[in-house]
Amino acid sequence: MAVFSKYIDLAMQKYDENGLSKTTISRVILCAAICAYTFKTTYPLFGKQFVNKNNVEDAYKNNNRTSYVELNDHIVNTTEDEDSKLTEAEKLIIARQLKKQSLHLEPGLNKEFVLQLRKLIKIIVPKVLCYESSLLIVHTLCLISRTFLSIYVAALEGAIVKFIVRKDLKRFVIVLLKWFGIAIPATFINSMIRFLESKLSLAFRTRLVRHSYRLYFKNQNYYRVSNLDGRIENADHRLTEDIAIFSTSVAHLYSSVTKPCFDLMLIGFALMRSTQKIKANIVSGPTLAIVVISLTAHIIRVVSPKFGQLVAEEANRYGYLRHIHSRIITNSEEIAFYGGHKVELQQLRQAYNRLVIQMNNIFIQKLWFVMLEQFFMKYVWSGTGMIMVSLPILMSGTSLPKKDVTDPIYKEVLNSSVSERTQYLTTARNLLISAADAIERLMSSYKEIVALAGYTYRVAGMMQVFEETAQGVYHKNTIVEKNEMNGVIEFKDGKPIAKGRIIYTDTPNDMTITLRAVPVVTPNCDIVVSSLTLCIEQGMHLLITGPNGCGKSSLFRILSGLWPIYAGELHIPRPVEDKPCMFYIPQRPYMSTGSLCDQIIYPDSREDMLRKGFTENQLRGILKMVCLEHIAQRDGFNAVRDWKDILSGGEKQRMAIARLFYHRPKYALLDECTSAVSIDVESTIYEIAKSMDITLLTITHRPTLWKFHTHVLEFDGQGNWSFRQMEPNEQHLP
Ligand SMILES: Nc1ncnc2c1ncn2[C@@H]1O[C@H](COP(=O)(O)OP(=O)(O)OP(=O)(O)O)[C@@H](O)[C@H]1O
Repeated sequence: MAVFSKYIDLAMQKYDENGLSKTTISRVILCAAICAYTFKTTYPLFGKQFVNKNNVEDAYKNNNRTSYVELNDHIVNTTEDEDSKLTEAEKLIIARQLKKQSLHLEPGLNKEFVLQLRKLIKIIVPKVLCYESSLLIVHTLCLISRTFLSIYVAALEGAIVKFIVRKDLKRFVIVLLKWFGIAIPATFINSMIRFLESKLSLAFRTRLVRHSYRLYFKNQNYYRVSNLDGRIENADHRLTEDIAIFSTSVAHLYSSVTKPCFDLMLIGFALMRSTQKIKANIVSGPTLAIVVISLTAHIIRVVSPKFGQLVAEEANRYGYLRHIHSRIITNSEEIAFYGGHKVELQQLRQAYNRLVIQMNNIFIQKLWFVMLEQFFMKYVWSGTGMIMVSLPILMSGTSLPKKDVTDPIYKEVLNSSVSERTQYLTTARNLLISAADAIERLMSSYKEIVALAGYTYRVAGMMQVFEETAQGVYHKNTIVEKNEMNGVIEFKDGKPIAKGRIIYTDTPNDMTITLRAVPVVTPNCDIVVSSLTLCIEQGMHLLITGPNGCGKSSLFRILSGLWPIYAGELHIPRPVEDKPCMFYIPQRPYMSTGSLCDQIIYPDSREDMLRKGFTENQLRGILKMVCLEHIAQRDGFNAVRDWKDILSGGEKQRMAIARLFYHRPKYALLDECTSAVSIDVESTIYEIAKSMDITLLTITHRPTLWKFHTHVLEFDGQGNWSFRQMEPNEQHLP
């Protein structure tokens, strides 16, 4: 270390001899370090933007998947860090985003934003006279009062200075007391403004949440949005975070736009009055202010980054990160068994890194923007303010003729004139500070409006998707019009049209289910079976078999109305409240939150159960049928447990069968729902179900179940099928 400092001293001496001082060298080093750091922080952004922009444009031009994949490969190659390499899933998301961008669906301050915001405002303030509008009125009154108070306080401060200059103690004390007195209502109004803003935000949020929950649960939308439509990645994030941020942002914007407007209006009048008082020109100051402010505002608007798009993308990435977290929580056991923590950790890291990249991007864009903004607001405007305040004094016509300063009358007039000018200067300065603050808030509101455009796009977009999916209108990017459709599906504007019809039969005695030339088509428009025709009557126990992926479960999805029907007709009995016609039981049964009783009666509520006249004893009888009475003895009917984890796989399946016995539908759609149940219990269950007059539609690979059925529907996995009555020897297979 000592050797090193010796070398430095020697070098310094040499430089000193050449006329370069230590201070100059330190300055040069410091400047170089700052430049290097700035370059390091900003270069990757510009470099990346340049690469992305060029490649994205190419990808748009070619408009094919390979170019998107190549683009993503390029991004992967340019990123050195192992963690920030994009996974296949993320590539798919980027490709979708690119496609969305090419459809001009970017958020921004445009007509689309105004229309979307108008639609959302109609939801959050539904009537002229409602809770939200009354909150708005009180809030507005508070904002106006706050402005009057600010002007009054500015005037008082002017008067205080005036009496100090005049050395008038008595008046000074009176005005000071007034000043303290006004502090109480002023602070209360300030606190009230914040309180009302929070109340408004919560009220808006509640309206939006209620509206979107209603839509989300309309016509099985919660299923359709994630399975049949590809526009919303994480509906949960939009329903929670985005709605909350949107509501807060709207409520905050209301006060941050209206208050500065009132401030500017009233402060303008007050300034004019005080300028008039000293008989100065009232036009020059405001004209100068208007010119400077309009010019700077225009520059700020032109150079402002697209914060709307940036925050929308940030919310997207945040949503994806949360989605991965919730997936890990849901499948923790499976991941732990597989030892899949490495893969999951990597995916989490990648999702987080993408979020960090986006946030850094926003920070860097803000760095330059805030710098420019501060320069205009703190320096350009302050300078203009100084000129504005001094102009009336410098150019006023009240200057006194030069006389003998020992003349007492002249001295008094001179003193009074100086104190008046000081009062004007203090009041005007305070008012100008308030006005500058108001304009600064108005300018920052612009940023907030642009960010609001991003959230409006996400919330309004979500509502639109919910409305469309409820009506059966889906958009999935992976769907392409294929030649091999053979006229099974008709396309319009690149989207498949669900031309099939569901006809509900109202005749009480006719419980037949009929499919006439109905194709089985996946949400990706892959045709699994081109045309299916069959008629299922009550008492006709149907066994459905075939290889994996041949369309067995898809048939149930069509019968339950989850998948659209692209052609043909489906006749089913109209569902009646309290008496379901069809009841579906999947292989992995769903356990709801609640007590044991809630599990058995799901999806009924306790009230429904009581209305139907069910007692705990009857529920115990049902549990006995499925050999689960020990659960009732162990936990009772009312203890709330995490049933998903407490029950074993076979117990969960038996619990699902208990639901079937509770609801006693006409038809049971059993999708390998007893695969984990022992064969003897399974046989008992099937016998009980038949004795309850429930018609069974069973998907199974177990030969032991054949004997409980009368008909068989067999798929061959190539799109062909056969429907026939079972031979007696088939029914008696071991
Ligand atoms: N949500 C979906 N989106 C796109 N394709 C799907 C979807 N669900 C199923 N498919 C596809 O539809 C085809 C039929 O699936 P289905 O679930 O009906 O098979 P399955 O006959 O019940 O098979 P398994 O015996 O394995 O349960 C499969 O090729 C599957 O990949």
